[in-house]
Amino acid sequence: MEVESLATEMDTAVRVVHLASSLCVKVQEKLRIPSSTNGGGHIKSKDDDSPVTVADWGVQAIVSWVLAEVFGTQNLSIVAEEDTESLSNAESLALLGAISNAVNEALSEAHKYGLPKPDKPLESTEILKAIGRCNSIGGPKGRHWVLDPVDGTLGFVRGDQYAVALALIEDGKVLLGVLGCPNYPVKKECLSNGCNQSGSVSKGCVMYAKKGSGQAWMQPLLPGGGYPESATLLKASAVDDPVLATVCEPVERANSNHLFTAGLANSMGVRKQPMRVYSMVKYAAIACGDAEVFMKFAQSSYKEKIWDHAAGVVIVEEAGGVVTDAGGRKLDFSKGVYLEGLDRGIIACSNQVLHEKIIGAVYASWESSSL
Ligand SMILES: Nc1ncnc2c1ncn2[C@@H]1O[C@H](COP(=O)(O)O)[C@@H](OP(=O)(O)O)[C@H]1O
Ligand SMILES: [Mg+2]
Repeated sequence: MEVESLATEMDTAVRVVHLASSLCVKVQEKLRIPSSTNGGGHIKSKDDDSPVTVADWGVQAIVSWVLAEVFGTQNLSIVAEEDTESLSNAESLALLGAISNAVNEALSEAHKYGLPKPDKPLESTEILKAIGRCNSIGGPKGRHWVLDPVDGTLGFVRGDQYAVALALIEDGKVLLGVLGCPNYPVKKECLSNGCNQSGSVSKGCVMYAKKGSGQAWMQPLLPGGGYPESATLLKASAVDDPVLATVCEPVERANSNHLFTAGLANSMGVRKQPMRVYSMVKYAAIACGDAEVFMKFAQSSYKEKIWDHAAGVVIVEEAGGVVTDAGGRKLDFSKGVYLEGLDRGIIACSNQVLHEKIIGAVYASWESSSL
């Protein structure tokens, strides 16, 4: 499929994910100061008891603000995870203050990333407006930005892996994907001349890809902030022998059935222990060749959301990998907020050969499972 250039969209998305990642790094550092059990008022619980932090709202605010500055608000559709409901009551004033500080601190550096910056610090009302604007529900027609401001919030609050994920969907197809992975360990060689050696490691990267380009790219997160000059081409692993394959899956057993995936891996000859990682960083690991398989089998009552997969899927595919549901069908991003019609689970592989083996193993083992 020929995709129009989308140069401004891609450039803006990559730059704003760099800026958003820098906000997350600062907030995560603050959460490590044990001033109170809720990270000094920076963490709240959602209705489903999952955490949400200053970084979730802060990232959503700056991405929304920058997209509106660059593309205008008319016809701007953003589907994103957070809303403003729990920020609008009197008890949330301190939280809103902390979000405003984080957002304005980040935006004051926007020029270092080649992005527009506000003339003066944004008021709380403007920040709430930016967050609240991301209430689109997507759908089969038109252009929709899809944002998970902090994917893997549990990993984030635990000082572990998380991702900032931004994608652009048009007429139900994911055209662009950008993943900020501020804690991802990147081998230094990978940032300059290919990924085949082992050596020293630097922390943090942004990965991105455009559908149909056959290329996925990685940039380092610069520790002092700012936009890096260079990018490195990513290549998913060519390993197609399950004995040598690394399988990754969610850390939380509530999010994926570890027993089922262990049985599946065993039945196809996988020998290594699974790599358990929070967030869409699992897609990043496949795209850069650090792992071969990502499997997620949630409870059947759980409906996967588009922002948890869109960016990762296009990056893995353009790096040479394959992503489908457990029936071997492509994920459907055209039905709104949820991946409707998903067959049992999600399987991302670094290559077609491994993918076919896993789909075969799913068919063979499904009958005996109790999912
Ligand atoms: N019961 C459940 N089953 C499967 N996935 C769930 C879930 N509850 C939450 N999730 C999703 O799993 C994501 C985290 O992925 P992982 O488990 O791979 O780290 C969460 O993203 P957020 O952290 O952005 O809310 C959330 O969207
Ligand atoms: Mg998420």
